[in-house]
Amino acid sequence: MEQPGIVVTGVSGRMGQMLARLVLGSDQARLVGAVERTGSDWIGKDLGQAMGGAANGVIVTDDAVSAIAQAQAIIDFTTPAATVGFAELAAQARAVHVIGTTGLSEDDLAAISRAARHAPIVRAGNMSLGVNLLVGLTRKVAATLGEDWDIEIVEAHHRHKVDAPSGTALMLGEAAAQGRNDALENLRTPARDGITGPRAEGSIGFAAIRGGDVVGEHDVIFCGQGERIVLRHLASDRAIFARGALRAALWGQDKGPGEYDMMDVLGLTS
Ligand SMILES: NC(=O)C1=CN([C@@H]2O[C@H](COP(=O)(O)OP(=O)(O)OC[C@H]3O[C@@H](n4cnc5c(N)ncnc54)[C@H](O)[C@@H]3O)[C@@H](O)[C@H]2O)C=CC1
Ligand SMILES: O=C(O)C1=N[C@H](C(=O)O)C[C@H](O)C1
Repeated sequence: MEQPGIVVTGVSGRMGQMLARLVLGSDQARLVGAVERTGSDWIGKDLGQAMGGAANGVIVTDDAVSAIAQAQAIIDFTTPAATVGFAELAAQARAVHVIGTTGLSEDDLAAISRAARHAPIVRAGNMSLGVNLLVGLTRKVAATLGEDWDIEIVEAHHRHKVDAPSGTALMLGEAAAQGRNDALENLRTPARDGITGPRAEGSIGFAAIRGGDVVGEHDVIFCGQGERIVLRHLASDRAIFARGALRAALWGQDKGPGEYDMMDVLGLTS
């Protein structure tokens, strides 16, 4: 079978460049398109040269319709507005849409669900193996410990990150809430500031740190009386996310329309 053709969107971004390099070096997929936003100074340039290397013949474009029309999968780590548009294009092309973008609103998620009626969409706030294992552990520990154990989620990211809590922190919060047989929206306490009053029993608290070049760090803290359990994931290389995303694009090739996540891809669904 011919290797699936992949389009990377947001190709000049931190994740976009990581993904482009990974797909170009893969013997399981071909890079057939590199998409950037209109106005980017990468448009019209050879991708290899734009990334500081030798020319590779892939020309960066803002014509996402034409790029996606010839692809079997699109790997998309961009912005919420861009991702909603790409979901419609991927649905029209019946291409697998791998979404790493975080900070999606309820309306964005509804639009993505509509697109998934026509093609497979794999979406996860974190595509790494380690975090997806941590999600399962978090659910299990939350289910094992009583509500007298307070749950706090603390995350740290680089200074350029625009959304908080991170997509990963929300995944971990949802897992903790599931462990307590409740929905995160009922338990979520956002970052504290000012006279907050005492902690609400059974709530799940979130805190975010932003600075420097931190790739991504997440702690799920279970605070008991006289003891504390900390489940921690430290990312030191964005390649972990890119590898997960390419794996998802390949996995999705024989899947029908619908919404999937990395637990499905990794076979970790409980
Ligand atoms: N799910 C996961 O495992 C991970 C998710 N992310 C998420 O991926 C997203 C991107 O992160 P970074 O690469 O660090 O950001 P970045 O800002 O470096 O890259 C985003 C790129 O998207 C481009 N873009 C924006 N609008 C576009 C459009 N309409 N068409 C084409 N390209 C467009 C930008 O020009 C930029 O190059 C964020 O939401 C981040 O939270 C990041 C790492 C891992
Ligand atoms: O913006 C990032 O960089 C990251 N975003 C994802 C998130 O919001 O959790 C995943 C990873 O932590 C890096």
